[in-house]
Amino acid sequence: KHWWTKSAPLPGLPYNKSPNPLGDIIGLFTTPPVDYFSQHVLKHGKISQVLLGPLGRLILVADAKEIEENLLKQAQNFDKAGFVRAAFFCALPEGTVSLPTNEQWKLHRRMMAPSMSPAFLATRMNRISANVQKLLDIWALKSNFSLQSNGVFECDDDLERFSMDNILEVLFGENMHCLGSTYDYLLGLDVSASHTTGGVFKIDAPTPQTYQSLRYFLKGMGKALASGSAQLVYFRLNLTPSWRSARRGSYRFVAAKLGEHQEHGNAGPQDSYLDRLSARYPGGRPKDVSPTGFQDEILTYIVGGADSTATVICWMLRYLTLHPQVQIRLHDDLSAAFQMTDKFSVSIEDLQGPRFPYLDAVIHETLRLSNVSGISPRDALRDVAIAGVHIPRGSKVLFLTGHSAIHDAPPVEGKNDIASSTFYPERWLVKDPSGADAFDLNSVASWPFGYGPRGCPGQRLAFLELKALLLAFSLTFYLEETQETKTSHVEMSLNLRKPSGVGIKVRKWSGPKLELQKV
Ligand code: HEM
Repeated sequence: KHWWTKSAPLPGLPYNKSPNPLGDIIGLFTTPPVDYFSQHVLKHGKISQVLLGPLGRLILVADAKEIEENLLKQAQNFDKAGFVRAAFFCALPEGTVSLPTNEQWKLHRRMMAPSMSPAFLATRMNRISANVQKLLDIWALKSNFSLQSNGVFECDDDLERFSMDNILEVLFGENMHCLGSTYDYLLGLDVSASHTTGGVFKIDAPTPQTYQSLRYFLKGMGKALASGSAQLVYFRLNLTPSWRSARRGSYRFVAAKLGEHQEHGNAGPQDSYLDRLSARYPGGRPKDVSPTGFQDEILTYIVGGADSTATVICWMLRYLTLHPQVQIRLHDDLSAAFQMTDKFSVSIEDLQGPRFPYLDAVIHETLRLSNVSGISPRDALRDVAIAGVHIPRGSKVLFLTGHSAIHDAPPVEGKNDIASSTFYPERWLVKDPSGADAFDLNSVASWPFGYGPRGCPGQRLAFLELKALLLAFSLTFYLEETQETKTSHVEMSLNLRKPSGVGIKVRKWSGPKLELQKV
């Protein structure tokens, strides 16, 4: 079909009527896409279309029933959208995100599954706990060093380093010392010098060269994804020595890790995903996966696991700052259920069981409202009907999981004043037979990790990181609101919806009596 037939509005679906031949493109340049689409749905209803001039049209679906039906039950009618796969293809051609839903993709997903099994992740919990402890130690130091900024310090970088260290622990059984190098740097910091920018304590702690390469590599992919024209972005990136060097550095790092592992085999220093794989397959990987496919997949997990988790934690800290009563209840509940020690350690059984209902509620409410990655983009592989509307084969369909979870949450019983868009963790709680609060996952239809076969394979690890951190954090610190921590501006960072410039101010809880005390 010609581009003008693909760009013409589809009969039966509402859209913005604009004399501008670029249609909604202008709006998408000025507003984060996920928010632009939300406004569109509020104006035109749960199934509508966005016109992008010569770039075609996007069908928006924000109806919970249709999302479930099409992403899961009718998943065979769709594939992961070509424009998303293209954004990763030029960098990681054989990684899961770039592959269509074919036999190779299935093989890759099966190969990576042991990295997320509960039995394996249980062995990683001591390392994740140690990273949580290191992060809290860093924040205690920063709090003490940030007197000039009234105790407010930047935490974005620390969170990126935290999630990077965790994913490396899982894959390789050791981390890159990202948090460790921040901690060491802080210990040697000249505190008499000023480290305040815009009223916030900020430092630029050195990191290993490989970490910088991985971040630059990731940034390039984010640019390609946001651009709508991945090939053009990669053409330009490939001309720059910094991108080429970042890509080379990232690949070398992974190749070196795989090489080291092959040399040591199972006699390596730690239990890791690579060890599990070696135990399962002679040669360390399934024979139908090529060496480059294996490398791409490992890098895909590093890329997928780093910023997504860090961004959700940024939102979590923001919501807690704005809702002191949630912090107080969380601290109270957790103090009664868990003993915090100087060396934090928590097991997977503790985190996955029903022991901390309010903690689960806060995490699910954060994931629901933050809408970090609330779109599942698909291409229709055949003619389909969505809510009775004919959608032709080849259409780009965006399932707006985030919008639906925010706007269609059921009313909270006995609390008519609580809007669906309000941060209210209690909406996830029900009474158990003894009358105590229990967490109920079915309280709200929310799919922060996407849905169906192309949903996120890393969600189990993400939950463990979020829960472990929130548990230790809430027992240690209280977040205080100040002028500098009030910012409510949202930015798109690597295509994730993120609160911009998160500064935090922490105070230490003195004990179960909930008195606050300076660190
Ligand atoms: C809180 C953190 C995270 C969030 C909110 C998140 C969210 C998502 C979403 C929404 C998708 C797309 C789903 C769809 O299209 O239906 C996705 C895909 C993916 N995620 Fe995550 N994710 C997180 C953490 C992780 C982690 C820790 C890893 C790796 C260890 C990971 C690896 C991936 C990969 C490889 C894909 C592509 C799957 C495919 O195309 O088959 N993610 N994630």
